[in-house]
Amino acid sequence: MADLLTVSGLSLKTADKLLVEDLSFSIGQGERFGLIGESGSGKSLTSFAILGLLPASIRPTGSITLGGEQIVGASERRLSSLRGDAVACVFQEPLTALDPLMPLGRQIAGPVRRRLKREGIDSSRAAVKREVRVLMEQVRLPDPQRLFDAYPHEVSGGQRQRVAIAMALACQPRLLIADEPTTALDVTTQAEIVQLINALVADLGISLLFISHDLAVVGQVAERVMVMRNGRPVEIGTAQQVLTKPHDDYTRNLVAAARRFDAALEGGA
Ligand SMILES: Nc1ncnc2c1ncn2[C@@H]1O[C@H](COP(=O)(O)OP(=O)(O)OP(=O)(O)O)[C@@H](O)[C@H]1O
Repeated sequence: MADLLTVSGLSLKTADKLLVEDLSFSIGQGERFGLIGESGSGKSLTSFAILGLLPASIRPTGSITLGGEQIVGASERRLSSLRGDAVACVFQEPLTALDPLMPLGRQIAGPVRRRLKREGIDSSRAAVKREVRVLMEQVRLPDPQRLFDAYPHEVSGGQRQRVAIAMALACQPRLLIADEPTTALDVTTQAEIVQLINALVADLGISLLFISHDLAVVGQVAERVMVMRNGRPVEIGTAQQVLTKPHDDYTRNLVAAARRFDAALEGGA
């Protein structure tokens, strides 16, 4: 499997603090990769670095290549273009990605129109609307006719996340980054969104970087995983190996805590 993303010796620093240290991993074409770690371990900063969206106060060193193109040190113009066609992101809280005052269909239409224009394809209103309807069906939004004109507050949290996924897919990215995409959702909706992301990534043949503190969720999605702690890599391997036979003490503790949590839930049910 050829690598789409290669992160090599990545460190992220502020003027006085090392936040992420010497991170290396790669994601193959069509591969689903999981980044696991407790709150504050550096998962989101790593995804911001890949998206070229780090705050100015944080300086990256090392290398991140996406489809062979270097991201560390790239111009804002180039980064913005990569975000338009190579990589897209879905975040924990879909409301942050959505404009509360704009109907959902028009929000998905924005990135669709940009892609059609970029590719020199018919970007008339009718063509854009057709593509939006296809995306709404792809992310299995019910009743697309009604939802096209609905505002974010008029639909459920799961439906909002489906809209955010549709917007991310609208630019036909080669890499989808999903940063805690299910954390704000109830358990049933979580399972539906995980299933949807798995199906879309497989159908479209794109690569996935799935970020979560929830081992059970990562286990349902990722083929390979990396565990982070305090900004450093702890363990990397197949999901099966890391989540069932971890080598590192820290991962072992994480897995044991997740099992105790599951057992407590089952006992309390
Ligand atoms: N703009 C910033 N300036 C300085 N430090 C920051 C900044 N953003 C994040 N940090 C610090 O960097 C570390 C890693 O943060 P990050 O958000 O990547 O963690 P995370 O693993 O994604 O956690 P969570 O799951 O809670 O989002 C934390 O200690 C955080 O306080």
